[in-house]
Amino acid sequence: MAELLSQIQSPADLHKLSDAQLAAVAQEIRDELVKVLSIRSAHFASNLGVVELCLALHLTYDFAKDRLIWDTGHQIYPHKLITGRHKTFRSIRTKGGLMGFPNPAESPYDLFMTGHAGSSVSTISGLKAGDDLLGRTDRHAVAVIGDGAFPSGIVFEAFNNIAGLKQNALVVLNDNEMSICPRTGGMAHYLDHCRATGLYQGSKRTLNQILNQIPLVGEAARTSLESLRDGLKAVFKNGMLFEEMGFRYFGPVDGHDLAGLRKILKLLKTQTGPVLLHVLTTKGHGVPQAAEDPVTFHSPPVFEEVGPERRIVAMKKGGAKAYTDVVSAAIHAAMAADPKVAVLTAAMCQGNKLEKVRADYPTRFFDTGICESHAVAFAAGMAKAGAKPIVDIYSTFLQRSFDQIFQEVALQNLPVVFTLDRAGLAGPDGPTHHGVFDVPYMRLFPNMTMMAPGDELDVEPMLRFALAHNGPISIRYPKANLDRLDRTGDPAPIELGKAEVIDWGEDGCFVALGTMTATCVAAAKRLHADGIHMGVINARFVKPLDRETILRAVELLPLVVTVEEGTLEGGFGSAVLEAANAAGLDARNVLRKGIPDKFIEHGDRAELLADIGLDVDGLVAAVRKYREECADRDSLSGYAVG
Ligand SMILES: Cc1ncc(C[n+]2csc(CCOP(=O)(O)OP(=O)(O)O)c2C)c(N)n1
Ligand SMILES: CC(=O)[C@@H](O)[C@H](O)COP(=O)(O)O
Ligand SMILES: [Mg+2]
Repeated sequence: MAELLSQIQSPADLHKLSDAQLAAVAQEIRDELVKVLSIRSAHFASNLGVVELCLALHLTYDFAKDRLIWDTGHQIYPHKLITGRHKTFRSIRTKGGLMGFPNPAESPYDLFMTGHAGSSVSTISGLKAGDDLLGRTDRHAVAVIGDGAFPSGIVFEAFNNIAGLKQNALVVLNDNEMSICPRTGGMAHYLDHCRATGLYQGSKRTLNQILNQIPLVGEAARTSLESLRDGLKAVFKNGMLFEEMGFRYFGPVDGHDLAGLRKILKLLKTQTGPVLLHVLTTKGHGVPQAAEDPVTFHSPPVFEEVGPERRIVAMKKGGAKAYTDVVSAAIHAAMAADPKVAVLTAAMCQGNKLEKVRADYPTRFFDTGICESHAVAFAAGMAKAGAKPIVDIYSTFLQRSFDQIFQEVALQNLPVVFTLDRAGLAGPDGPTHHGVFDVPYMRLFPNMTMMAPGDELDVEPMLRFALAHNGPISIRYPKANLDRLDRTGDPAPIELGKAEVIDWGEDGCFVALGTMTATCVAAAKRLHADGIHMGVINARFVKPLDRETILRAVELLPLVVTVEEGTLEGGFGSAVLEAANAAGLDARNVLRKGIPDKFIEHGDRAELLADIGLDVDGLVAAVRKYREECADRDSLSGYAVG
């Protein structure tokens, strides 16, 4: 059969295809996913699982007009492939290429740029309300949400609202029994129960078996679907939880049976009021290894060899050790040493490399699910009870807990430790995942102490320090391989609000936050070769700042360059300027390097850092430029400014 996928310019083209051709398209989509993974790491198993669901939705609705939101958005690949992006698909997750998440700049079929889980039901509700207000009552609104994202508190806020408003909205629950790791909690049990009891009363038939007896088109289809609709509620006893809230629950249905899905969606399109369709899929469907091990295949390494029938013969081996590795090892060691220490993850056990902690200390390991705000309030409760909780979380996802950090933790001055992973540019995941705002949003709050390790040797002592500290405290580190600073002697011990001076230089000084220290050391070395002597300070603390050391540099040196892998707006450099101002210093010799006030695109982390001058070349160039400009100004006015 000729290749079909490449001929699909828009979802309208799907309507020209027979059932057999649509089945072939589904296979071609899976083949394309395997091809992309043979070039670079990307989200995989979730995409394999939604192929038929994606086709069925686009065959039932017209999303050029109707509204569709894929919750989180990591399962958007099949949707991209059939909405005019097949030709550019292999550029996905590269700089300048397609984004690995929905992106309205790429296509009108992507309504919101997302990557954080849980908001889809709220946004379709808002879209529906806005459309109704503006007289666009002809538009259907559909959210597709996974069972991992489903227990997020915001989903229930949206359900409550939609049911109250009696909105015509369809929520498709894609239940594949997995988050990134196996899903946890009471909702998981409830969905398992629905799965187990999804049989037509009095017989052993599933909803799909009934649907499959109904033709897809024609008068017979219409009358059968109508009678089925009337009968369904009486015969399926599932989903009472949602029914009692005001949603009509349908399912569970087989999410890989394209014909069955099309029939039920056709039926649901005629429903009024809020509807929940419970769809069962297999994460990794179509690649047996991915279906067997969806954790590894959520976002696997590059496939080096693929055999017949999409059998993955070899994958790229793991690379160098990363900060996440030493942090998780330090957490493990702290838990071994002190039975009061506990760790919390919001569904990121794998990303945070906490599997060994989970296995060895199951009673002190808490996976709250994708519920970051709950996790922080939960940690506050644990701390109040006398335990020592570590909230191990990605910087970007902690944004969801802003108010709990304020009220439950900082305001109570409770000893909660935050280990902020992926604090910096996250690379190919892009703007939704870059962890570049935590410095400003954490430093706002009184009582908060904030640290960042200058290299791998700082990590374990910092965690020990944090666990002994009597108040909220955070440690931020990026998604990066480990650095080891070239010190003369051992690292200085961690002391509250004390920076570590790596080197002094009479021409100026880099004051580096976290892993930017190694980049600054390399830049200083390069400048030294040109006779420019720049020192390097490993700041270690954002709050409290080492005023004594840093302000001495501001006072005495011709140039101080603050360097951080975080936004410049209210960031570490701003903290230095504020401190200098409070001390009455003229801080025009302070140059701030960090993330500019714009959203940074997706791409390779090193490439993105270089683009904004946060690499060795960029820092060297910044120092040279500053010195040249000062020299020019000196000759004009005799006055050097920053
Ligand atoms: C707020 C937030 N927290 C955590 C994540 C990380 N994350 C991305 S996908 C995912 C699992 C989602 O599970 P599910 O919704 O069931 O989708 P599936 O991968 O099973 O298709 C998690 C935890 C995120 N994207 N957003
Ligand atoms: C979709 C999502 O949010 C996660 O899958 C995320 O992409 C994981 O990032 P890491 O690969 O850095 O763990
Ligand atoms: Mg899932």
